[in-house]
Amino acid sequence: MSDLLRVENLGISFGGLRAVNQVGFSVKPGEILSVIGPNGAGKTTLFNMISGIYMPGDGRVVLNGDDVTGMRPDLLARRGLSRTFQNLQIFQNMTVLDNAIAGYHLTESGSLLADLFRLPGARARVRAAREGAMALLARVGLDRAAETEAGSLSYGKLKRLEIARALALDPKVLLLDEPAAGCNAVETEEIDQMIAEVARSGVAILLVEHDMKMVMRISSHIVVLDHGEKIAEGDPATVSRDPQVISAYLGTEAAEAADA
Ligand SMILES: Nc1ncnc2c1ncn2[C@@H]1O[C@H](COP(=O)(O)OP(=O)(O)OP(=O)(O)O)[C@@H](O)[C@H]1O
Repeated sequence: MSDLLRVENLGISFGGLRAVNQVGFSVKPGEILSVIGPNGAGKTTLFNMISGIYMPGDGRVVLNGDDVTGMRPDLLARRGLSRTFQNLQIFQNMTVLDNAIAGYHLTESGSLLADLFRLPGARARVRAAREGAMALLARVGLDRAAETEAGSLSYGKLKRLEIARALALDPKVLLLDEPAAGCNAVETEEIDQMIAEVARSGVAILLVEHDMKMVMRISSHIVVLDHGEKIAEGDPATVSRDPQVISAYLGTEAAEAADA
């Protein structure tokens, strides 16, 4: 199967700091690739380059065979690459359903204006977005909370809502930045299962996550960064036993998680 996302020799500097240097990897449909590494290793910077927030200093991002290096996030989203952020980007005082509907507005140019002026087709589009949003909420187990104000949801449910919104654009590639951060063990497992289900539907998933048990459980493939460099790559069992990875980052915790 061909790569959905290929990252080639990606690099960026901030002043004198080489935050990411010559990093490359690829992800196929249905794969979950996790990027791990100590604080400041360059994981979020790498995500920001792939998702069009930072223009890479060097290298290329290839999405479905097309060079999309430095393309704006909204255009990338239309081409099938969506992301979530480390910090929740939920509208706390809107309902869960309206938050999910907000995910659709990127795909329909001019739809907000059309809705305001009640242009022909607007009502049908609003109805379609509503139905789509309800289906998404069912997919992440939040359909019964559709009319609840988002601010009153548990943290784990907010994280799931954020993933639902990223799925509104029907992405081929989904970037998840710390989807389990701040979640308890039960919430983390729920998110785990959801991510695995999304991958099974053929989406290529790129994950940054500090929860090593989760990473070892769900990743098909792991890339390890340290000081902006890729120091290892492979399946969870291989990476967790790599001496360089253990001394840079993992200690014995990951090896134990991989054995569990
Ligand atoms: N906009 C920026 N300007 C200057 N330096 C930056 C910027 N963004 C990131 N950095 C620096 O680049 C390096 C990599 O940071 P990054 O946030 O990508 O690491 P990370 O692996 O995501 O860390 P964490 O696990 O703590 O989220 C750090 O030294 C950071 O201080």
